[in-house]
Amino acid sequence: MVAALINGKEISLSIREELKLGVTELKNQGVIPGLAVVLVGNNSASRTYVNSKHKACNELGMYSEVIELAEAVSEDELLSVVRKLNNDDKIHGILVQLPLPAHISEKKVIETISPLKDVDGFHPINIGRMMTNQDSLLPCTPFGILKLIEATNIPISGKHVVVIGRSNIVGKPVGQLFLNENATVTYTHSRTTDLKRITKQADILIVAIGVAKLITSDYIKEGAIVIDVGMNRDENGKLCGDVDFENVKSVAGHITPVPGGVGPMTITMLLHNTLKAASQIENKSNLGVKL
Ligand SMILES: Nc1nc(=O)c2c([nH]1)NC[C@@H]1CN(c3ccc(C(=O)N[C@@H](CCC(=O)O)C(=O)O)cc3)C=[N+]21
Repeated sequence: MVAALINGKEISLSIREELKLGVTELKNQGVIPGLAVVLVGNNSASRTYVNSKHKACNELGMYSEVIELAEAVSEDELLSVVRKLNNDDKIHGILVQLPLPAHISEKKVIETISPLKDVDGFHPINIGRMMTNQDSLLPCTPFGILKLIEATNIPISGKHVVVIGRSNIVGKPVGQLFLNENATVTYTHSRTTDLKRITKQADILIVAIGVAKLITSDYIKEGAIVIDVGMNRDENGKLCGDVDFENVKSVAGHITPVPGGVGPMTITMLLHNTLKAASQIENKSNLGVKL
């Protein structure tokens, strides 16, 4: 068997076309959805991501602002920037790029963002709403993964989803999201014993570890859907995932590439969340697009 490719770039584009209609509709009602991205310090990878978010916003006709702060900015200064954005009527979504320098508490920053403008879906209120199956702003990467699997038309209900990784921004919320879709979910992580025994039972395997090409075909059940959240550089400096793509594609049923898989979907769901936040904040819930 050779796995079918789940093309995140293409799926992203078709979702963005749909979002464009929602943006137009809001504009006709006098609202321009606005996103603020806060970048602290001079990490070049972070800058690349922030630029693609900015560009994607503009392509959709949204307003977007990038606020750059020095690496040495104090926690208080950053918190006051966030509070100002909370009160800025042009801004419906706030994203503070992570990781932050060690002298700043990410927890404090996230908890200062208004839950209404929390387009990352990281605020404890939004996490709690997701856990209790209430409507909320969903974390972008998990939400994007859900959309990638929906695009295969394979039903999720009753499937065994195995997640490798337990971060607050990917592993934990993605398991919760699939539980909400009636999957049976197993979490595994760096202390899991006999990882392969568990991953081999996965109908859907979601890999978010951060180690280049760790997952080979001997971890995979024949025909499984394999979602690669990894963003690493290989020995030649080339972007690669946590999954050894060439090796796994002969066993999996469906597989996401890196680049062109989960990454573009993360940005697309950020755009989705910004549109949703704008329509909720402005009380315009009758958008033609289902959010
Ligand atoms: N508050 C916050 N929210 C985030 O959502 C967030 C963050 N902090 N910090 C960093 C991570 C990383 N992240 C990516 C988004 C898109 C791609 C992406 O589009 N990747 C392209 C390749 C890009 C390239 O060529 O370098 C792809 O996979 O095809 C990657 C990584 C969002 N993050």
